[in-house]
Amino acid sequence: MTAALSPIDKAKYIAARRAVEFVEDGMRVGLGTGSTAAWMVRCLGEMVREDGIKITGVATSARTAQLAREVGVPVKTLDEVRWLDLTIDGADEYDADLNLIKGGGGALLHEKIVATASDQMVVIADLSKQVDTLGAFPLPVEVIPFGWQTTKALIEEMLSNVDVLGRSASLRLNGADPFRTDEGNYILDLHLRRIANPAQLSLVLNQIPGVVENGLFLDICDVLVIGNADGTVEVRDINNGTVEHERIDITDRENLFTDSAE
Ligand SMILES: O=C(CO)[C@H](O)[C@H](O)COP(=O)(O)O
Repeated sequence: MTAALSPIDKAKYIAARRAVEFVEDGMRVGLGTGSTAAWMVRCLGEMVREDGIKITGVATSARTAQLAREVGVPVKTLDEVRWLDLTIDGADEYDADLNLIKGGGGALLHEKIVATASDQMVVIADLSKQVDTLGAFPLPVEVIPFGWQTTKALIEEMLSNVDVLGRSASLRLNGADPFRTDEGNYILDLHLRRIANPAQLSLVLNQIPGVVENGLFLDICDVLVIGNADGTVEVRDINNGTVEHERIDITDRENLFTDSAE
């Protein structure tokens, strides 16, 4: 018996299936990190293997690079490619202006560098990530290990001067040890609950010595693709101001959507 995908995984798959329609032959594509982005990488792998399209992927994490190679998507470094046509990535939160919180998977630094080096950023998500005001999801901040407790104290002190509801920071752990990013850095998760002025917060965070980057992605996302478990999808384009509703044909992937006897 092969179990069908959970509703949330179906929604992620639907968003990924729609987002890869933005990819054209010959493109250089930034490959995001996370469970939604993993579906996108698998879909791209099918396009390479079955449709013969030629693309170059630039991965935002070691685990995405490994998956891309496994499914047949050629991977190069950003330094080899320099600039990208498109990046497709997931998000932890998005608001009505398509501003984001990212970094739940710990890849925010490479994700922000890659997205910024792209003509277009397409974000894939489901409705559970939609918020009126950013901040319910703890804001990840990448810091260097040296003096991280001093950096944490400086961040918490700074938070008393900005308009947020919560003011604590916690070191992200991997078991009993600090979680390490692909750059060997630590992540502090800021429990803010509500960020009234994300642009101001992003600026002041990045001025604190020891902070490498924060997970606020502001004015970077161009298109948001929201997948739903019933196969429908919403495509919001912030530059054109358009919102389109579509249905994805998944008849070729029925096995993902219904239990099947084996
Ligand atoms: O920012 C990220 C990784 O650093 C991810 O895009 C974000 O955490 C969403 O992940 P998922 O698709 O698994 O919900």
